[in-house]
Amino acid sequence: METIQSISYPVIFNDNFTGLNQFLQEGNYTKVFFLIDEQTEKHCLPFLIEHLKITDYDLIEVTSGEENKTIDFCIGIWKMLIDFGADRNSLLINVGGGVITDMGGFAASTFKRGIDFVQIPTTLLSQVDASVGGKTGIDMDHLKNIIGTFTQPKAVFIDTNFLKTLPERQLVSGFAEMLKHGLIADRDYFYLLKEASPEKIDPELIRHSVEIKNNIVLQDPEEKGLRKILNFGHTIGHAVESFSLQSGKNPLLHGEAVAIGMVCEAFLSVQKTGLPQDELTEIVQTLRRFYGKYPIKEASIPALIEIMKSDKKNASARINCSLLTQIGQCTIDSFCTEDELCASLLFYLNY
Ligand SMILES: NC(=O)c1ccc[n+]([C@@H]2O[C@H](COP(=O)([O-])OP(=O)(O)OC[C@H]3O[C@@H](n4cnc5c(N)ncnc54)[C@H](O)[C@@H]3O)[C@@H](O)[C@H]2O)c1
Ligand SMILES: O=C(O)C(=O)C[C@@H](O)[C@H](O)[C@H](O)COP(=O)(O)O
Ligand SMILES: [Zn+2]
Repeated sequence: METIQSISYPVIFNDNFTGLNQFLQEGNYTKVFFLIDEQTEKHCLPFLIEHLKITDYDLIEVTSGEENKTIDFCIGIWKMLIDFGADRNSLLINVGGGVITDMGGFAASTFKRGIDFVQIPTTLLSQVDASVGGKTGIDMDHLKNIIGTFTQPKAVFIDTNFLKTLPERQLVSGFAEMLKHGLIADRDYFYLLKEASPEKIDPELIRHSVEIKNNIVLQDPEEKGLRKILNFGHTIGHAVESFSLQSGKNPLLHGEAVAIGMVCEAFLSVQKTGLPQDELTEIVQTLRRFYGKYPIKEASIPALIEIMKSDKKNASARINCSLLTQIGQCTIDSFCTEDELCASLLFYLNY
């Protein structure tokens, strides 16, 4: 498969890590570090090392899970980099899902005012979305990505072989961001994905999602306008995800929460940006088929709206959503009242 060129770096697909070896050879880095978690150490690192030409590197391991995408784990990464003698010409290679690529990207972008990093995404979600585009970050007080930077990686290496060991629930979660890509930018792609199965994703579809995301990021790398469409489903989705993280037990995965957010925000799209009613029905039926119905308690709605007040797209204390005008087209900066947001959550509960 061909390489996709992003702002300043290549996204390389299924090349048996030829590109990575070349990158490492040409990069002349003083030290190379791999950031992994216990899952990617077990499932991904052996395969990667098998293909690697360098033998001189250090491993930095963190515990997997969204609850660990925090400043404490970041401090752990920075301390390890210091202990291992990382200088400004060191490279951090993030091997994992979106938690690793977001947190590793953030740790690298701030260490000694910034060292180079590359992304090796190993979940469906991180391959189609998190590894591309340069949003790095961590959560604080369960608020999603509330601390972070826009820093582009030096390269992204996608190997779809990694998905063979990924649990089904994680595949379905990542699939939500692919459906989002169809809903915001490519109608035909949405209809194609409707008939696809997340457990058996064709690598060409992964590539197409990266293309969609990359085209948007290229036009607006730092989310001044257009890039906000990639946030469809996230104003409400992030609130639901944060709330479920706070509750502690069996929290929602990011894609699962975004799927809930997309149902609610599609409802708002009918009210506010002219999404046809029959398209709402189509979206809700599709998302219900893949994600079922999560039991949000009506009593939690005020707390969810409180969390939405911290959304990064908000302006002058108004809650901002990116909404659809039709399947395949999205607009930005639709400010929603608390009553509208409440109605959309009630729609989710009662549909
Ligand atoms: N920066 C962005 O643009 C962006 C975009 C979308 C999502 N995100 C962020 O990404 C995160 C979610 O990422 P995720 O869905 O990848 O979850 P994740 O990073 O938590 O990974 C899911 C689980 O799969 C394990 N895992 C990873 N690769 C594996 C493999 N090949 N085989 C078996 N297990 C494997 C991980 O250890 C983890 O337990 C969220 O924090 C979200 O906010 C960021
Ligand atoms: O890349 C983007 O831009 C996105 O919005 C992609 C989202 O899927 C992703 O979850 C992102 O991390 C959300 O960004 P945030 O700025 O709302 O934290
Ligand atoms: Zn997302």
